[in-house]
Amino acid sequence: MSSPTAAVVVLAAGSGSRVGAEVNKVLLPLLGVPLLAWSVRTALEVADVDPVVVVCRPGERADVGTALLPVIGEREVLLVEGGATRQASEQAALAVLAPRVADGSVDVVAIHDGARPLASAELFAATIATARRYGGAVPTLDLPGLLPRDGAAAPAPGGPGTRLVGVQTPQAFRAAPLVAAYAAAAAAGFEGTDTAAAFAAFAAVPAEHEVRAVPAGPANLKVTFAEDLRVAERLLA
Ligand SMILES: Nc1ccn([C@@H]2O[C@H](COP(=O)(O)OP(=O)(O)OP(=O)(O)O)[C@@H](O)[C@H]2O)c(=O)n1
Ligand SMILES: C[C@](O)(CO)[C@H](O)COP(=O)(O)O
Repeated sequence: MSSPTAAVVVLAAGSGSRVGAEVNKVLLPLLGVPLLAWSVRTALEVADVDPVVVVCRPGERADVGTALLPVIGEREVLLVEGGATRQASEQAALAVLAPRVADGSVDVVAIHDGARPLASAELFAATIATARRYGGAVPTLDLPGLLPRDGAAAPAPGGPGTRLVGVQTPQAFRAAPLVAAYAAAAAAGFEGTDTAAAFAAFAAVPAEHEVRAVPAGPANLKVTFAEDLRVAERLLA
């Protein structure tokens, strides 16, 4: 039997409302290439990634398929319809991957925001390798300075000197415990902020899976507001 591969899930079934465009932000052009296509193309460059699962809104299947045409090559890219929440969209992708996880052909799953076009191939590879070795991997970015909550005078909990990090994607985990954790999370009606939150809350034997931070940079931004599109274009240029 050939070595197991890593599956990458790229989430694109959100609405992108904060960007304020007429269409889902993942379909907007970045230097002439649809935003979503940048990270799908990068994931397809990573050595043992197969397949890539792109999660789209039910009404956008055709548009997403068209957006991805220029980057699709020999490796398998599956289109899956997502749900009303990020958690539900992740669940839909994991349900499609479950048979390959059960038969051992996929051993790691990395879940990425399609709204992060600048994630590098090195970051995908590092999170996948870390998950395979330790159990899980989350890209983090050091946030220097004091970060008071909106409108508050006092600094963040922990006070001066506390090391705060921002959490990014791709977040990668061993596939079997991830699939099991998401089934348990769905049964409990859990809605998490990110994959690591669901894994931490629902992994059957958390002590067997160490989730490690992988240092990442500010370039791996998430396009959330309209200004982020211009920043991403400057970085890509
Ligand atoms: N039901 C959902 C919600 C979000 N996402 C994806 O999760 C990522 C992060 O979501 P975010 O950008 O925070 O949410 P959006 O719904 O896309 O944007 P907004 O909150 O501004 O409406 C995005 O790539 C988005 O497409 C998804 O696949 N399914
Ligand atoms: C997982 C995540 O990328 C963490 O940064 C998440 O999608 C963040 O979304 P937010 O709700 O816009 O903070």
